[in-house]
Amino acid sequence: MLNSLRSLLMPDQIRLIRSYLILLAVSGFCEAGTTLLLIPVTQSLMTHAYDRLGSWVSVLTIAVIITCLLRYWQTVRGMRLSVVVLRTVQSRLGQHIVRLPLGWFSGEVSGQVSRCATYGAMGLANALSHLLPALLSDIAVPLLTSGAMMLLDWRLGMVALGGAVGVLIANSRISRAIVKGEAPSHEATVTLNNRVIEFARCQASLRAFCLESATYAPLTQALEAKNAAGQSLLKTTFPKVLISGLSVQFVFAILVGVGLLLTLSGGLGVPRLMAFLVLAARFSSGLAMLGARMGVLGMIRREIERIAAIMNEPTLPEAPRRKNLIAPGAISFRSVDFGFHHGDVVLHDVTFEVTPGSVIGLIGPSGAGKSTLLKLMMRFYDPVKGQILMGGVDLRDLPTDQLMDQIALVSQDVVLFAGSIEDNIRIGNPDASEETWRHAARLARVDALVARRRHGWATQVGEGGCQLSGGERQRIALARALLKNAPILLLDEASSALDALNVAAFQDVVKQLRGKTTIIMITHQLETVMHADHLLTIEAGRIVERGAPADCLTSRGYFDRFCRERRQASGWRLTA
Ligand SMILES: Nc1ncnc2c1ncn2[C@@H]1O[C@H](COP(=O)(O)OP(=O)(O)OP(=O)(O)O)[C@@H](O)[C@H]1O
Repeated sequence: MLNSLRSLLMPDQIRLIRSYLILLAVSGFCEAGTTLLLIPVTQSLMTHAYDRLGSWVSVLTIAVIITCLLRYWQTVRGMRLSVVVLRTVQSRLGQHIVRLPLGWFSGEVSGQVSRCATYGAMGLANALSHLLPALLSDIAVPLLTSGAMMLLDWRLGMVALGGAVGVLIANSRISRAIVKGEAPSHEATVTLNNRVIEFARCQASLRAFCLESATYAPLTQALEAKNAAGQSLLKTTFPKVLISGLSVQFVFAILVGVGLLLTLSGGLGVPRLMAFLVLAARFSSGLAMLGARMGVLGMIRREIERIAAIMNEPTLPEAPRRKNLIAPGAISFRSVDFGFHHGDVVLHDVTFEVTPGSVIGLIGPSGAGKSTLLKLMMRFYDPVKGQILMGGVDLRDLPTDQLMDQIALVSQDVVLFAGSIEDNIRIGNPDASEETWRHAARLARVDALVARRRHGWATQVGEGGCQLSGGERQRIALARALLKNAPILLLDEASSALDALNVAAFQDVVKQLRGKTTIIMITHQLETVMHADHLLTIEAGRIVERGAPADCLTSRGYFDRFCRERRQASGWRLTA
């Protein structure tokens, strides 16, 4: 367990845990030792040795006070440690997740991550503050009581020790079986978490198709699978827990039987038998608790291993130092191949050069690989083959923060954060003056939408921007990107939800930035494409056309078809 913890915590926290464990052991043994003092007290009472009784009661009182103080100290340390550990595990998990390649997120990981960050991390924190103190006390009690029995009569001590070893071996097997049996239940819980997240996220689509929680099959199936896994876990664990409990009772019965036999045969006096019975009761209750807690500890260990497995996922290699960019705003793709999964190829041998300040239109049919190309520019993934350079430096040699300084993005799925319109724009550059961010907002025509709102710039956008229309969200995202004022602006269908007036404003922005900012824009709008200096047409992951829009028209390829289809659709006339 400590080994798995090492990958989650800082070295000084591991040292704190070690010293805490020593404190727990001392406290546990003190507590168990205090119980043992009941023997001389009982014996003094039984033999009417009242002079010794007073001394033993005094010793017992001091031991109780020391135990209480140790318990208090250990509780305070345990609570502090658990808070620190919880915070550390959650923040390290967060820091690690943001450095993982985006490909990792294409699996169903949200349920697993949320379970690890909440249930798993809380389980670990609770184990430190509650489980471990109880566990160490449960270890100390059978050990010390069997030792004391040994002092009373070696035969009783041997029976107790033998019984304890037998029960512990049985319990460790039971605990391993329970942990193994818990795996399907864990999988079912993660799947259910994923389905619940999906159900909450996709409410609009589900309602449009009249799918409520009762009729949404993936959710009901996940619920049924979770119930079945829970019941199966109960069925397999219940007999084991029963056997564990019965085995302790069996040892207790044998101890009592041997004690009585020894007394009847004259080998053990009645005062000693009374003391022994007190010890045997404490011994078996400690043993029973130890068995139960071993199972819980096994589960916590599995949770720690699950968190450690995420922490051990390899991150994209990160360059250590910022580099001097040879040509800020320039982009080069050199013979780039890329696929999301081993063996599939989404982009083939992609080669092109973008000069700083130029406007590039990226066109092609749906699924051709246009957005993937932008994702590679932002190094969400590394190419399988070839090289991508930004500002003349290989992306793999640029630290993430320097790369992100170079790029502003307006994606097709605009993400706004719960907060005001102003907050969402200022994310682009929190240090920008009021004049600067308002200027960016004006360029993106956010001022027009703000003028219609009662709370103006302070209007709340809601979670994910749900209180705004798609076009309004796009205008805020554009303002945010303009405020960033990065050398490269990536526009992934950034004007798809805009009306004609706002598309014209969007095109004005492109015109104003030409020559100052490199713009790579994916668009299906003919009017917007025509503002590009240079087009790259992608079909099935290959660049099949390149050149100025007017030149591409004459090649009678995809762009020609694209223009004719758009003209037919809108009656728009184009003269080349
Ligand atoms: N995360 C992913 N995992 C696996 N395959 C993916 C992933 N994202 C995209 N793809 C696949 O890669 C291919 C290219 O997708 P991409 O999003 O780049 O297309 P696109 O040209 O931008 O399409 P559109 O115009 O419809 O947005 C598609 O076949 C798509 O199914």
